[in-house]
Amino acid sequence: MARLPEGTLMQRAATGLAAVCADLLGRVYGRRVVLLVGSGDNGGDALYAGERLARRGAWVGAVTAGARTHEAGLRALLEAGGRVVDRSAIAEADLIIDGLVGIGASGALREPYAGLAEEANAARGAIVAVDVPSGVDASSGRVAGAAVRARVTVTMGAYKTGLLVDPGAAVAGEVELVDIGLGAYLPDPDVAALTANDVDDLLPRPGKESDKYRRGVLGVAAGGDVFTGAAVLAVGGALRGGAGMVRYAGRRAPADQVRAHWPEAVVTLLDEPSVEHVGRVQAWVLGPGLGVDRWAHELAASVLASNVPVLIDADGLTLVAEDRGLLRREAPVLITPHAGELARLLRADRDDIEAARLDHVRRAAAELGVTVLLKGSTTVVAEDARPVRVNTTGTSWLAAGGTGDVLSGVAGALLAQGLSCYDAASCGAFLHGLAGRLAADGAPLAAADVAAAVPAAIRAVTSAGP
Ligand SMILES: NC(=O)C1=CN([C@@H]2O[C@H](COP(=O)(O)OP(=O)(O)OC[C@H]3O[C@@H](n4cnc5c(N)ncnc54)[C@H](OP(=O)(O)O)[C@@H]3O)[C@@H](O)[C@H]2O)[C@@H](O)CC1
Ligand SMILES: Nc1ncnc2c1ncn2[C@@H]1O[C@H](COP(=O)(O)OP(=O)(O)O)[C@@H](O)[C@H]1O
Ligand SMILES: [K+]
Repeated sequence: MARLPEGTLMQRAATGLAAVCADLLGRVYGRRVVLLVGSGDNGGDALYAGERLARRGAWVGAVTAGARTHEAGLRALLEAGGRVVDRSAIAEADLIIDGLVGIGASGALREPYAGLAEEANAARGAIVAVDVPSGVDASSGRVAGAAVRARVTVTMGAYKTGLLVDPGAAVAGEVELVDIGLGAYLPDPDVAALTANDVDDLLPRPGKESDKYRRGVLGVAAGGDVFTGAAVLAVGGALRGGAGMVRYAGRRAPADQVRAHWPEAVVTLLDEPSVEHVGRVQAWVLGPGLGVDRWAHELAASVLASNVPVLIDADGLTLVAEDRGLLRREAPVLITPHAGELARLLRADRDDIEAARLDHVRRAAAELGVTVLLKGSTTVVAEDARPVRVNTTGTSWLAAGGTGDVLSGVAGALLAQGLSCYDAASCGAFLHGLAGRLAADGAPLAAADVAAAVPAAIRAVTSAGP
């Protein structure tokens, strides 16, 4: 890497940081800005940003937390008219800049850092975090104790994983990236996020030569006597997700419901738990509402004996957790568990999975040899030897019964249209999350609304433009 004059990166970081703070303040002159300054370069960034705000007429006070303080940064702040203050200033601040720790932190925040983080959270001023909110592990999103809850996080050079994955993402607020000129020197990321343009590029679209079979036929083996709705929702997601045709195969009660809701679907009533005579499909969705009795187990075995990709969800995952041998097949498998289902599959603890979603989704992909989409407040997709894809769309209104069934239909339809498990899962999650936002629009949604909004989500990524 060509050498830059010492401190150049920090000066660029501070300039970007000060600009975001000035925007947030509206007027800088006369406003009270408090800097929380740790012992490393994260504190240095905060001090130099404080210098810039002081030169524009802000009252800037630095609360120093460590045994050391970035010397040149402190000198610059003092020369610009800033001062060192005690922690009582936090409560009165219009804006608090969190420069306690950044990527150099290890473990839970120690005192006095932890207490300062809590005081900042309780104060009325907006918090801008430098690089990552202090208390969030930048590489994983883990929060092991107290953490700053930021209005905005100004991150330097590259998005840190911890800003994309909960619980870190939940306390990062809006994330603003400052380009400090590292560009090509950044290492290959081990996480990635699809943009609307990426999804637009990946989505299959019918051409002149297309017919319903060539576009991709999805088989759906879902629903039972108890959960008939899961079959209806999965088929609905599949139809809206662009399958050329959907073949539903199942028992009487769900089959009747699917027929009634979706005249477009081709329904095969199964007398026996076998899909041998259902007709050709390019992919299967297996599991939503299927039940876990012997009949369901045999049907799962029959679907998994096919030579096309299979998406396994819900009861299908319970069956596989009890009989992992079902996963031994040549054709690709995509599983779509929530944390509880993954806990059963990995024989792990649900809370541990929630606390470290990335570690567990990677572990599941490696251990089970399948593509894994882990659902929840942050949806992540893992496949061996690929970066984990973190989904950036979605809304907490999606935490409603049946929305997962719709997701399996949408992602299944993308599989049937020829996308790989990795792309089908991540594009499916993106569109499902966007459809959830469009359907909710700030108010409760029902799962069927999400399926209905998928075409609008596809139109939105198409018109997002490069
Ligand atoms: N890299 C780059 O190119 C650029 C980097 N830049 C900036 O530098 C930041 C990284 O700076 P950094 O490496 O100095 O580490 P940093 O995050 O300030 O913290 C380390 C200090 O914190 C302490 N400490 C650690 N854990 C702790 C805990 N749990 N609880 C309490 N204290 C704890 C520990 O103190 P010690 O234990 O040694 O006393 C250590 O000295 C980066 O995030 C970005 O903002 C930009 O300027 C642009 C270019
Ligand atoms: N807090 C949340 N924020 C955003 N999305 C969520 C949240 N909770 C759940 N979801 C999403 O809602 C869907 C729920 O799926 P699932 O748990 O399978 O429910 P169900 O089995 O009732 O369909 C998933 O797509 C998941 O990612
Ligand atoms: K910080």
